[in-house]
Parts: sequence; C-alpha cells; structure tokens
Amino acid sequence: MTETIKIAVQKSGRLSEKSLQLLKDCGIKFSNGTRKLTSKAKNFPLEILFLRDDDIPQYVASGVAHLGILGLNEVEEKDQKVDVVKQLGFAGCRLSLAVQKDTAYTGLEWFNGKRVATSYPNIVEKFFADKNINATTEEIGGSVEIAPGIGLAEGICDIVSTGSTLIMNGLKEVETVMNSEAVLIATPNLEAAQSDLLQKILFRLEAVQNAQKSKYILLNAPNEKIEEISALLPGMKSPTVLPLAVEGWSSLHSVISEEDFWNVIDQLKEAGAEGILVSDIQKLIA
Ligand SMILES: Nc1ncnc2c1ncn2[C@@H]1O[C@H](COP(=O)(O)OP(=O)(O)OP(=O)(O)O)[C@@H](O)[C@H]1O
Ligand SMILES: O=P(O)(O)OC[C@H]1O[C@H](OP(=O)(O)OP(=O)(O)O)[C@H](O)[C@@H]1O
Ligand SMILES: [Mg+2]
Repeated sequence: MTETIKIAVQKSGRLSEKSLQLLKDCGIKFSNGTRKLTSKAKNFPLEILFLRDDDIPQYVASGVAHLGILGLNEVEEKDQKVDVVKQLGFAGCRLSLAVQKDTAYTGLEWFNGKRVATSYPNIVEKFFADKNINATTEEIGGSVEIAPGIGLAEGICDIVSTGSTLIMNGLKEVETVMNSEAVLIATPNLEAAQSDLLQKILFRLEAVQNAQKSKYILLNAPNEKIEEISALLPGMKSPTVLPLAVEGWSSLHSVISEEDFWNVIDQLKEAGAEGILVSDIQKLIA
C-alpha cells in the first residue's frame, strides 16, 4: 500500500471553502461530497478528513491526522502538541475584549472582578493571568456578543474582523488579545513518508502564495527608455525584452508584486511606458 498523508479541514464553516480551494490550487483533485466525512485525492497520496475545527488540534496531536487547517486562535486555545508549519493568509481576524458601548472603560484594570463570556476560556484566562488581572470567564459556545446585554457577563472576548457584529450588539472593542489567521499544523516528528509528502505540499503552497502576491506585467517602451524602465521592474532576474514590429520600440515582460506595481505605475508612465498590461499568475516557482 502506498503511504498517504491525512489532512483535517473544517467540515462546514468559515474556513471550509478556502481550505479546500487551497488544496485545489496546489493541483490536488478530490470530490467533496456533502455527507461523506473523508475524501481521497485522485492524483496525490492525500486523504481529507472533514471535522469540527475544535477537534482538529487533538486529531493532529495524536497523529490520527498528520496535518490540519484551522485558525491560530483555535490552535492556541486547545494548546495541544502540534507544529504550526505555515501561515495561510486567509481568515485574518483578532480575538478581542469588548464591553458595552456606554461603559466608562479605564484600561485593563477595569476587568478586575468582572466576568468575561467567551468561547476561548484558556486564551482569556492566560491573558488575564499574564497581566495580573483578576477576572473570571463564562464559557459559551457561540453568540457570545449577547452576553453583556442579558446579564451573563460584563465583557466578552470573541473574534472580530470588521467589528460590525460588536456594533450591532451595542458593544465596543477595548483590547486585542491575539491576532489570528488560518494556519497549517502538523503532527510533530512525522514519519519519513509523511514528512516527504508534507514537503511536497509546502513547496506547492509556496508557489501558490508567491503567485497570489505577484503580477505578470507587460508594457511597451521606446528602446532608449529600456534601461530606466528595467530598473523599475527588477522581476525575478531582469525583465524579458522583445522587439516590437514598430521600429524603435520593445515589449518588456516582468513579474512584480502587486504592492510594488501601485508604487511604480506613475514612474513607469513618466518613463514612457505604454500599453501596460497586468495579469494574474497561477503558480510562481522562484
Ligand atoms: N468574521 C471572521 N473573519 C475572519 N475570520 C473569522 C471570522 N470568524 C471566524 N473566523 C476564523 O474562522 C474560524 C472558524 O470560524 P467558524 O465560525 O466557522 O467556527 P466554528 O463555529 O467554531 O466552526 P465549527 O462548527 O467547525 O466548530 C475561527 O476560529 C477563526 O479563526
Ligand atoms: O467583526 P465581524 O466582521 O462582524 O465578525 C465577527 C463575527 O464573526 C464570527 O461569527 P460568524 O459570522 O462566523 O458566526 P458564528 O457566530 O456562527 O460563528 C465571530 O464569532 C463574530 O461573531
Ligand atoms: Mg468550532
């Protein structure tokens, strides 16, 4: 039997679609049926386990799954022995303390003697212990923002992204406890076969992430400006320069980070670049 690597992803929730999309972007083909809780990839020795995100750290720590994709917040909360091997750049959010909006909040000491409702009691208790604050936690599974309004607690600690859920529930954010994003975790000390497969997946993820950060740029330039424009577009080595059918003009091709592109666009135009075309890259191997 060929060795396979097992990866746990969230069955249904905020992370599900992007986790599966990432595997697909890595060229891994599989069917994701709605009821079946495992799926074998068709073209890579990988099996996907669809689980509640809360259970993923334990599965990965025990080696039942070798890898997992979940929020760093959940990894910290469960505090299992797992290695965080890669930040995945999606599901960016923060875990924050919030209080009712009309509260005269004076600083962290305000929480002394207060109750904080949260789905992340371990993180919150550790945070308060580190800061010598004597607050207690009320663990609830969801709809945490309701707690102060119904008298369950004076404050909450929950996930914040845009902040609109807090506002809708008459709360204000007062402290950030941690920043989070989706991460890839692995069982520590994987067997050689799984370790090799993890390296293959990491290599592909790197190519996908590089591509997402970069753009392919094509432009036309008068030949006497090639040097000046090339200096603005270092590319992976240097731009490719091809002659145009029109005498005295060339086409320059390069790779540029999206951020850099917006920074140099005016300089490119000033230097005489025309017909600037920017497109997405699917994979980029440096
Ligand atoms: N509003 C948000 N913006 C960005 N990321 C978020 C947001 N809400 C949650 N997340 C991230 O997505 C993860 C999963 O969120 P979700 O609400 O699907 O979890 P859940 O309800 O615990 O799911 P499960 O049923 O699997 O236990 C969170 O742990 C967090 O890392
Ligand atoms: O700052 P915002 O952009 O408003 O996002 C924050 C909200 O998003 C999450 O809930 P989600 O929408 O996933 O629903 P859930 O409570 O069912 O998990 C989280 O629990 C917050 O309630
Ligand atoms: Mg959960």
